[in-house]
Amino acid sequence: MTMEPKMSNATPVLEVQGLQTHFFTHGGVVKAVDGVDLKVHAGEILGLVGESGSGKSITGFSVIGLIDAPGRIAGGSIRYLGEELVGATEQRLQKLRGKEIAMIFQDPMMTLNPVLRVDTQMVEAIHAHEKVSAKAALARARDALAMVGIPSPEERLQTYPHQLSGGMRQRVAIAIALLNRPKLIIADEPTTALDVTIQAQILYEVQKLCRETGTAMIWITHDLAVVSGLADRIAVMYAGRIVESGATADVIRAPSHPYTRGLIDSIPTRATHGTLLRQIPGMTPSLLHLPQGCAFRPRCSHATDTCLAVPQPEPAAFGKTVRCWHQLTAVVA
Ligand SMILES: Nc1ncnc2c1ncn2[C@@H]1O[C@H](COP(=O)(O)OP(=O)(O)OP(=O)(O)O)[C@@H](O)[C@H]1O
Repeated sequence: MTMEPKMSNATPVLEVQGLQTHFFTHGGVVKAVDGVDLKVHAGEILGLVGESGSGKSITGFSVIGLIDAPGRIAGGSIRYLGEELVGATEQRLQKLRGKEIAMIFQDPMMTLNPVLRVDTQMVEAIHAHEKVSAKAALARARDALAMVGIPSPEERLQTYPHQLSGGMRQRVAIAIALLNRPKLIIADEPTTALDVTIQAQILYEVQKLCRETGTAMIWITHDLAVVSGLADRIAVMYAGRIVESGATADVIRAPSHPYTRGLIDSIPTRATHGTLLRQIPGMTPSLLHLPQGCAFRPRCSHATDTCLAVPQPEPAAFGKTVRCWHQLTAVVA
């Protein structure tokens, strides 16, 4: 049975509007995030997709207030359950981080301490935000491990990270993110380093978990195939901007932006097995030397002189939002 997320008109867990995160370097201003809009509701998974360097991680770090000099949020708004986080005090952000908003990284060792047993670190993670008895904290740790599909959680609690496989370590890191029952999880390529079977199992557990607990999630990845089976909605990012966003099925079946179409055409399928995959020609541009107008213009076979002006986000087919002067209408075969 497929469980659909409960969409509602309630206040989104996260609403990002016109976010600009810039790095003021000696070489010039790097506009890593340049006018990003995102919305995630309770129980919903948003896939944030794009090639390396498109600004996905910086978007995630901006939300949890972890942008260091020479970077800073130069404009826009980040509302968490209606509360403005741009300009919030470090004290407030610290309180939210790990408790209400959790982050999961590609390398689980960013979360795990190699010299502490799993039970010790899980209990510490709870005690950092809440005064509960050690017994209650351990019970919660055990439940969190079970929730992400870890067999024999009682035994796993007594191990050190190096005694676990890569997949198990990542599951433990995800369980730690869940410990304080966050309302929002930002997952930055957490399954990229794992083999496809383990990746599929973790994606299944994560999806189930968001549905059951009402946790909102942003899943950051360069792999459109991963989020096509996981996310409710997809936002495609290119050179610091969201170029297309909408319901997953609509973005995958009827991409309106030539960049999204290019990403879809480069996903291997049964039909393309044994043949050379179509790759998007050219390279992602340097954010210090962006082309005039649409940043995708030099790589786009549909580009015309019109594209010398920056396209704004416009309503598109199937309720999507797209930044393109020449929106596509063809459905993917
Ligand atoms: N400390 C920094 N100083 C200057 N520029 C930076 C800094 N950190 C990030 N950037 C810029 O921000 C851009 C976006 O980085 P980001 O990590 O968000 O990309 P990404 O889409 O997550 O890619 P990846 O998948 O490779 O992590 C980078 O291409 C880089 O130009």
